[in-house]
Parts: sequence; C-alpha cells; structure tokens
Amino acid sequence: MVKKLVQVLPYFILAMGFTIITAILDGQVSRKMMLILDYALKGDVNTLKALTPVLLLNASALLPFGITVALTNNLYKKKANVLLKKYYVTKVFHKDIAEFQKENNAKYLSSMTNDFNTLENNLIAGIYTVGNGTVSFLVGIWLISTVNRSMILLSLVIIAINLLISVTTARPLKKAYKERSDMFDGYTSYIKEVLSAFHIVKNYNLQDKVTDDYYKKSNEIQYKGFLIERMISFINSTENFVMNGSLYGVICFIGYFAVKGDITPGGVLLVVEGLGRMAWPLFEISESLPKLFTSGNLIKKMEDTLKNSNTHEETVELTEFKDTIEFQNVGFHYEDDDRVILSDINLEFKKNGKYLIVGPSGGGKSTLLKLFRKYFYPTWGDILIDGYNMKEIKKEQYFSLVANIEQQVFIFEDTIKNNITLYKDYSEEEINTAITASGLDGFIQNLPDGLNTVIYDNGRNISGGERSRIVIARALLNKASILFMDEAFASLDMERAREIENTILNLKDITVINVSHVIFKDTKPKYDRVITVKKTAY
Ligand SMILES: Nc1ncnc2c1ncn2[C@@H]1O[C@H](COP(=O)(O)OP(=O)(O)OP(=O)(O)O)[C@@H](O)[C@H]1O
Repeated sequence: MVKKLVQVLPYFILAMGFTIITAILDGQVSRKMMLILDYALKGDVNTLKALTPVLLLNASALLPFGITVALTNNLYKKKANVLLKKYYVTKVFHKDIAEFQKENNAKYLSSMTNDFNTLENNLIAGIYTVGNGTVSFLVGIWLISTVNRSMILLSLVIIAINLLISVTTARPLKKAYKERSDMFDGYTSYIKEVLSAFHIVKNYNLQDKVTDDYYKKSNEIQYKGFLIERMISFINSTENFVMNGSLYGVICFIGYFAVKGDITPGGVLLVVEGLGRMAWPLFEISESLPKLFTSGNLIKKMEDTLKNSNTHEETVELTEFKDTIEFQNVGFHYEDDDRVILSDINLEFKKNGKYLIVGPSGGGKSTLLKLFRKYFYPTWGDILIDGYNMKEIKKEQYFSLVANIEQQVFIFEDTIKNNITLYKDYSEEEINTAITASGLDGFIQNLPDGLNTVIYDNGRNISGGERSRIVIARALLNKASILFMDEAFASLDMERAREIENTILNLKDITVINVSHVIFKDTKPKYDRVITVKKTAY
C-alpha cells in the first residue's frame, strides 16, 4: 500500500512546491519588515519609501499563494485517500471466494472504516504536516541565520533531540494502535451481527444483554483510546519541554547579542519571528512523527487480510463448455476441519443434462456445489471439465460460463431492471423473456414504476419469493452454459416453484445441477439423473 502512494507523489510535490514558495515569500516579507523597522529607527525616510511598495507587493502575493497551498494540499490528500481505498477494495475483490469466506468480513469493514480514518489522519495528512513543518522550520532557521549564523547549530540540535524522542516513543504507540485496531475489528463484527439479528434480539428480549455487551466493548475501545491519548500527551509534553528549553536558550543568546549591540532591533524582531516559525511546526512535527511511524503496523495488518494463500497459477482458457464435467474419485474435507465430508465421488455430468442432487441435511450437497463452483478444490481426486482439470481453468472465464441461484439471495439497492441485468446490456426482448420465465411479469406489471422500481436494503420492500424470482431471472438472462441451484425454490410457494422448475428443465441449451429438498413427482422424471449424496460417517 505504501508503494501505491508513489502514484500521488506528483500531487505531493505540487503541494510542497507551493508550500515552499509561500514559505520563502513569507520569510522575505518578514525580512523586509525587519529592514523597514531598522530604517525607520534610523530615520532613513527615502529607503523606507522605496521598500514599502515592495513589501506590500510581496505581502499581497501571499493571499493567492496561501489559497493555492490549501487547494493543492487538499488535492493531494483526496487523491491519496481515494487511491488507497480503491487499491484496498480492488485487492479484496481479487481474493478467492474460499479465502474471503475464511475471514470474518467485519475485518474488511473495520479496515475500510476505522483503519482508513486512522491512515487518513496519521499517514496521509501526517506526511504533509511533516513536510510543511520542515519547510517552515527551515525558513525559521534561515531568518535567524541572516541575523546570527551560530543559531543554525542550535536549531539542528533541537531537531535531533525531537527526532530521537519520536523514534523511541513510536514503538509502544505502534503496539497500542494495533491493539485498538484489532479491537475495532471485533467491535464492528459484533455490531454487524447484532444489527442483522435485530428481530431475534427483540423477540427473545435480549436487549439488556446486547446493551451490556455493547457497553463492555465500547468501554474497552474507549479505554484503549484513553491510553493512546495519555501516551501521546506524555510524548508531546516531553518534546515540548525539550523544545521550550532550547528556544529559551536561543532567546538568551539573542539577548546577549542585543546587549552587546551586535543585533539591531529589527534583527531581534526577525529572530523572534524565526523562532515562532520554528516553534509551531516543531510542535506539529513532534505530534505527527510518532503517528506516522505507527502507520506501518496498521498497513501491515491491512495487507495481511488481503493476502491470498492460494497462489496456484491457472493456465487453461475455457471459453466454452462443450462436453462433460467428470468427478474422478473426489474426496473433500474443509481446511480447518479433518472430518471427511465427501468421498469416492465418481460422477459424469453431460452438457445440457439436468441433474438433481438430494440427500440428508449435512450430507454435503452444498459442499459438492462449492466444488462445482470452483470455490474450493477437491482434497484428493480431480474434477475435469471437457478433459481439463478444473484447478487449471482460469476463474474469470469459468465464472462467466456459469450462473448461480443460491439459497441466500442478494439484491442490490437499485432498480429491478439493474438487479436482473446486473448492469449488463440486454435487449428488451431478452429481459422480458427472462421475466416471464421466472414468473415476475405479474408482479412487475402491478408496480407503478415497473422495471424501474427501486429495491431497498437487500429486498426489504419485496417478498422472499419475489427476491428469489429476481435472482432466477438474473440467472436465466445470463444465458450461462451451466446453472447451479442451491435450494432455489425454498421461498416460493409450491405452485410457483413447480412452474419455474419446469421452465428451467425445458431449457435446452443449459446444464442444470440442482440441489433441492423440494422434489415434485411430476418434475423429477424430467431430470436425466437424480444423485443421492450419503452422509459420511465421521
Ligand atoms: N466452511 C465449513 N467449514 C467446516 N465445515 C463445514 C463448512 N461448511 C459446511 N461444513 C460442514 O460440512 C458438512 C456438510 O455441509 P453442507 O452444507 O455441504 O451440507 P448440506 O447437505 O448442503 O446440508 P443442508 O441440506 O442442511 O443444507 C456439515 O457437517 C457442515 O457442518
């Protein structure tokens, strides 16, 4: 992720360029003010008159430059934030389905919200704060050195001490940030679960337990936040103490030189001005640096969630399903569980054949479908498609050949049309055919906005059966070569389920693999084969 930030380097350089120009211009204004003061005290009116317009010109140029600095800085931050977020989301969607399912997806949610907020403040804004602070600090040194060069050494000592404090305090801070981020993962996961089980919480009167748990988790996070703030306050106080001590030292020197008459009144003004320019950025830098150092840990944690442990390179391009899917002596157990779920599976599925898979609950029907869908690979044995090992076939191509109707229906918050077409282009005729086949026509005709009716919140404003039919229409429209169905009719009434099953079984150019508990006497004979998965004894 850090490497990605190189792409926003031009925007950062642009912002820093304007920051440097503005800071130098600002320094020039201060120097001219010093000269004006000295000439005024000497009573040199002519030079005073000559210098004043130049000072006013320089000072008025500060306004557009100041605005440009703000704009370019915001542009850099916006680009950097968008870039990192886009990179993260792209990587998440590059994960294998099986690998994604291994993690609690609240981890990703937490990274996309809490961790990104922390990175936005600590890393992206932090880099600019340190850059801007350094420029201002250097301009401060420059101003002071135009009065007395020996001050440069003292300024460098101040930087070195502050850097040392930042580096040594970064380690405990890193640990605390990481712990808080982990806590946020658990917290987000908990909130996600509780909100999705809202009706269960209400029905079983679990409000008190939920409120109690929520309080405990919030309290833990708040306490960790308090510890982090306490640590930061301690670091800042130490740094402020060192810095203030150093600045007082500088002021003592100036006093000494002023008494000796080596520095003019304008010079004293310039040194005070220079000290101010050194002081505030040092405060900001010393606050930002430890946070900047801690960002590395957070990024590592986020990148760990993005890793795909499966690095197998797929080489076979399968653009068409022509003949058969064969299971050769396939056996399977889940990675983190030794129980053998499927064993000795030797099956052949012919192109355009219709297959019904039945069996006891927990027998492994859905697991078998996951192997078909390439979510998992067999633990032993092979699945061949047209003679090619499924493992070697490129995922994207395979997925474009198949359609899925799952038990758990997902509906986007969008129009019915977009939910059916999934944002791809189809003719009106194609859409209408799929709508009729899935039995959605009556429902859509009765809606004032028809196909343009928006469905909210995963189908809150439509029934379970209507949601299933939308997903069935989606699969039919996709014109896939293979259709996998997992309890697709579970939320439909018998009549409607039979009707849709008949429609699907009458489709000629599609291979259907249907896992279902709902079996109708009149549709069963239409299947080429009914396969019974037996529960493995473990
Ligand atoms: N991700 C997983 N990790 C470990 N075990 C799993 C996982 N998913 C399912 N199982 C186990 O695999 C076995 C088969 O589950 P599967 O969902 O394939 O059965 P099923 O025949 O589809 O059941 P049902 O008809 O009840 O949906 C079950 O014992 C289940 O607990």
